[in-house]
Amino acid sequence: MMQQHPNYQIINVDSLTYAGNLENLKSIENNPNYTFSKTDITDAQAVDTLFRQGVDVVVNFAAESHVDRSILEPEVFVKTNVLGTQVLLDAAKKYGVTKFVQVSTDEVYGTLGETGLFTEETPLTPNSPYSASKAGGDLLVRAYHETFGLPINITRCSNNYGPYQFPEKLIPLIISRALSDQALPIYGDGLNIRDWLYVEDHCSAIDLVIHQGRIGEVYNIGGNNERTNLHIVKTILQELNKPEALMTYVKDRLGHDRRYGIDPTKITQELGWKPKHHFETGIKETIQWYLNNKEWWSRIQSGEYQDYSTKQYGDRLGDSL
Ligand SMILES: Cc1cn([C@H]2C[C@H](O)[C@@H](COP(=O)(O)OP(=O)(O)O[C@H]3O[C@H](C)C(=O)[C@H](O)[C@H]3O)O2)c(=O)[nH]c1=O
Repeated sequence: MMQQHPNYQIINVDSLTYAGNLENLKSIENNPNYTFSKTDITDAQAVDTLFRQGVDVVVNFAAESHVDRSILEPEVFVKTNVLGTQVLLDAAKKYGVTKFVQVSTDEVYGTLGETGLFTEETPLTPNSPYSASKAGGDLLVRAYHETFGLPINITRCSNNYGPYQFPEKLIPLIISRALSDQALPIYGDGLNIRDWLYVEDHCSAIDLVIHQGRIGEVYNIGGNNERTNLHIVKTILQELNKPEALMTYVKDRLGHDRRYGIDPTKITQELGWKPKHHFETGIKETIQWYLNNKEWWSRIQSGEYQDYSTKQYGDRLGDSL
């Protein structure tokens, strides 16, 4: 269980974070000491006002997180993920915090061939505007530790899945489109591999890093669940009893990373973390959550999402959501 700790600030700039981490962290811990702030981290004045009220630990979940959107509009990614991180770091330095945890991604390491795994020593070789902006943020966090002695940790996770994930991401996109019998966009040959991590396992790892992570260290967090995209899509179709004929191969994502895989030895050995969820049960629970919460994701799809969907899929599929 969570130890008591006063006045956490978990800062989130928008709803496009990793698979509902905020909601899950709140529900797992049910801890009134977590404060979730939706302060825009690119607004230095608003951030200053927030910190003046007293902030002890910062967990920076704030991110523009979707690779496809970063290909359409890189600028907003640099603003939030690089400049926003610098604004937060300056406030953390000015007011003093006991820890600054940067929630990052395995995508900063680039792509893997058929073998090998990302370790914390793997050089940063980001391939998309999204991952480049996350790498930029990570390097600033590291630099504030080296230069100013800011007490930091960086976590780098693999692909999250679970409740509350924004419907642009592969799993909720496929579930929601399959439910209305729409074509399911498979980029390229569908054989790209991702290492799927249930969001609660990601949150439990972050919780450990907040409390026990050695200052200045990076921790990789992975699910040991490498799957091809085709496997993911076919599993969802089987579970929903929908035909594979819905799968539609479309033009590949530009710069599409072939494979991600994380070696979580460091966090396992140093902090005793282990993922609790197996993919086979986690995906069933996730599908059930989306079946039970159609109102939540339909509301999102009816807003700005439609414009994005038309831009992203209009040419590829000849439709939008
Ligand atoms: C949306 C979509 C995706 N895909 C493929 C592309 C990828 O190979 C795979 C997963 O795509 P998604 O966009 O859900 O996730 P990634 O690009 O792997 O990145 C995600 O996991 C990392 C760790 C983060 O850091 C990102 O924030 C997070 O978005 O499915 C398709 O084939 N069709 C589609 O319509």
